[in-house]
Amino acid sequence: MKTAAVIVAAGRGQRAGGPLPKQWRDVACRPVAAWTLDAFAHLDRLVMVIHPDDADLAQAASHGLDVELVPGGHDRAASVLAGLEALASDPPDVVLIHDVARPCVSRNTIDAVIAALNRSPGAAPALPVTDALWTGARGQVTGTQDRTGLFRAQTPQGFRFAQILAAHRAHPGGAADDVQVARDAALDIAIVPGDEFNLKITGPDDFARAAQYLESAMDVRLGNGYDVHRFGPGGHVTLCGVDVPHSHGLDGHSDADVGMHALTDAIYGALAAGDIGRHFPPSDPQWKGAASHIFLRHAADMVAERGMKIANVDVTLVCERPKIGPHAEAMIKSLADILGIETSRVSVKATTSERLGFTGREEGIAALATATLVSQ
Ligand SMILES: Nc1ccn([C@@H]2O[C@H](COP(=O)(O)OP(=O)(O)OP(=O)(O)O)[C@@H](O)[C@H]2O)c(=O)n1
Ligand SMILES: C[C@](O)(CO)[C@H](O)COP(=O)(O)O
Repeated sequence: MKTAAVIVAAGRGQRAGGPLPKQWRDVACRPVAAWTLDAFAHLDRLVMVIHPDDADLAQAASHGLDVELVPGGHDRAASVLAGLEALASDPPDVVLIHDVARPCVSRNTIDAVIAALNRSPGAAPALPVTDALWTGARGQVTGTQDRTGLFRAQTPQGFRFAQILAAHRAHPGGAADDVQVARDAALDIAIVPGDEFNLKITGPDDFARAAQYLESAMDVRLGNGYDVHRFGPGGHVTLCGVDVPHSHGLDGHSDADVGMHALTDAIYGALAAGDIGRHFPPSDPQWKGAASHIFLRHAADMVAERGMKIANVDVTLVCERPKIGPHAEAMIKSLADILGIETSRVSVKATTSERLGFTGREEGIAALATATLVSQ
């Protein structure tokens, strides 16, 4: 079954206020839209419908995901139709239509909607109304309302693609949501369990509620690494990808880049994925003299495969000589390039061991590293 999501993000977020439309503002350190897009990244196609003025903001929020940006319309329904039309030339089997302003939507909710489409032309999450319902006017209760059979509607609202496209094309307008459009076309809609946390950021206070949930659900991992290589014959040492002239070289099976090895192990450690020796056994002749960026890149690729990203790394080199300071900036750039992150997230520093121990006697160089990973 080919799946697609239409994320409607062309609204102006007037009720939320603030300097930018709510979908481009940060919640838990990232744009609202980035969280929403990540939730749907496992579907085959992603369309995000935006206001034409917001192309740069939308591009940034897409953070490298394969997202088709489509200009929206004057109201939500027009934006949904624009998104559906963008899919029509290569139609998916099913489409999930979702408000960008619901960044806390869970994988369970998304998958439950998709599963329900095997037995129903439409499906959407909703929560039964549990509080008493009143009518009111001028600050006074004017009556009570029977809540039996009432639900609070959420998104994503999912449909078989051809049917919802036809329903939207034929609709005269004024629908509250896509379920109403589908019901007006006589399509049955199954209710799947909604989620209290799948709130729509509507007013200013909703940012704090969404942030609290997203931060509590975030997976943060820390790893550390340590490595030592002894000095041997040679005229330079390779440290964090930079060749530094020296009176000796470093001995090792690969290029003996002690800093990069410690960092690679820190990343594997954060992933609970063993160490360099497990992934690149020294007994295997193909890694003899290998450039260590191969190891570090492998660890970085594993981070992405696990749906995580590198928040920061910190490397400390322990040696009396060579002096690291003049080369630190080049080392930071080299590591940032290999890891595919900004240089502001990479630290390389050095210390001596006050002439104590093996590093103090200049028998070799030691390195320690820390890496922090966060779920995307
Ligand atoms: N012309 C429009 C209007 C709304 N939307 C989207 O439809 C959803 C509806 O949620 P809502 O809270 O009403 O968003 P806004 O219209 O942005 O908010 P407001 O009414 O406060 O301006 C949002 O994802 C919004 O971006 C859209 O794509 N195109
Ligand atoms: C579609 C919706 O999210 C269902 O709850 C909602 O109706 C859209 O937001 P609005 O505030 O009603 O425009």
